[in-house]
Formats: sequence, structure tokens, C-alpha cells
Amino acid sequence: MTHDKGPRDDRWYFSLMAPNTKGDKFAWLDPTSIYINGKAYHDLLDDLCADLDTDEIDVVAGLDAMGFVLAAGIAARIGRGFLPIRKAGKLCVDTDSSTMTNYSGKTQNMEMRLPAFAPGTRVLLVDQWVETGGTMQGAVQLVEQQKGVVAGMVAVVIEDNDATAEYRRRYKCVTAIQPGTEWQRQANAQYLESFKTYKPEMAFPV
Ligand SMILES: O=P(O)(O)OC[C@H]1O[C@H](OP(=O)(O)OP(=O)(O)O)[C@H](O)[C@@H]1O
Ligand SMILES: Nc1ncnc2[nH]cnc12
Repeated sequence: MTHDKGPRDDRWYFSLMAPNTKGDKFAWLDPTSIYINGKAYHDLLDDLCADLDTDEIDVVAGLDAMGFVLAAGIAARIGRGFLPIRKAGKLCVDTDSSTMTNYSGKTQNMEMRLPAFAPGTRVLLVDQWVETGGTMQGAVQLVEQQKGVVAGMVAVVIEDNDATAEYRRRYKCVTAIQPGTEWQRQANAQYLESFKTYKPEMAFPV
């Protein structure tokens, strides 16, 4: 996809991501502070869309819950529909389900409406963050159960580990934090230098 904003290598909005203040039972950081600020949220969406090959995507699937925020934004920008992949027990129609274990060690079921698309449909999987890759695995399974094709994966970051290395080998992965960068190194270490100067006010809408 083309874009008209010139080089997009500063990714200034990463420093708006908030550190965990609640302890081990929660994710180590909160990217949702980016979404509060219009310029940050739209620059993030622009950066993600700039690296997508839209001709290869039939529908954009968002993973419950925060994946919806990015997936719907991307779907609107690239002119595709939005398919929710939900945590179990929410959809009031027939569903397929899969089981996954995420970064918290919790095992959960995920559901997708049945049927959601015709065989061969190319589905872009979008989540907010990929840590262990467990949640993405549940989504891949749901798409493949209905004979869809995973058209790629999108997230703010995909942390580096064996499972995510396999995703990078198999699928086109588009992330705002780019592999091999200092930001990626800090994300893998689950501590950002920007936490030292982070203030919630930095993300306030202006
Ligand atoms: O790669 P994994 O280890 O599976 O972790 C990634 C998942 O964890 C987070 O969601 P979470 O379920 O915490 O919350 P949400 O409902 O707020 O999206 C994140 O948005 C991914 O969906
Ligand atoms: N939102 C998030 N932030 C950081 N690590 C995560 N792991 C899973 N979700 C995460």
C-alpha cells in the first residue's frame, strides 16, 4: 500500500506506551495510551497500513478485545470488512472454537462465527500485541478450520521467541516495532527506556 507521509522511521508514538503499575497478573505494558491521542493513533495505523499488500487481503480479522481497535482502523483504511474473533461465550450465532494459552498462563477458548467466509478467503489477523504467540495460534486455527488462508499478521509488536519466529517464516508479519531495532530489543526484554520519562499527560488528546 502506498502512503504519502514520506519516511516513517521515527515511530515517535512508542514513547506514549504506558508501563504496568499493577503487577504480574497484568501485561507488562499498555499500548492503549497510543489510541487516546489522535495523531499517535493515526500515525500508528498509517505505519501498519503502509507495509500491507492490500491486494492479498479479503477481510481483516480482529482479536478480542484490543485487537479490534487496530483491525477496525485498518479495515476502514484499506476498504475491507472486519471479522471479530471473540473470546468464548460472546457470539449468539453458531461458532467454531479453538483453545489457546496466552502470556498469563491462562487457557481460554476463542470463537468465530460459523460460517464466516468461503473456503480460500484470505484473512489478515490483527492483534494489539503478540507476546508468546498463543493467542495468534488460536486465531490461525479458527481461520484454517473454515478453510481460510492466513494472509498475514499485524500487531504493534511481535516479541521474539520460537513460536513467533515460526510465524515470521510462514506469514507476512507487519509490526510497528520493527524486527532488529532497538525498540524490538527493549520489547523482548519487556522494559522500555521510555518508561523513565513516561507521563500519562503525554497521550492526552489536544
Ligand atoms: O501472545 P500472547 O501471549 O497470547 O498474548 C497476546 C494477547 O494478550 C493480549 O490480550 P489480553 O487477552 O491480555 O487482553 P485484551 O482482551 O485486553 O485484548 C494481547 O492483546 C493479545 O491478544
Ligand atoms: N498488551 C500487552 N502488552 C505487553 N505485553 C503483552 N502481552 C500480551 N499482551 C500484552
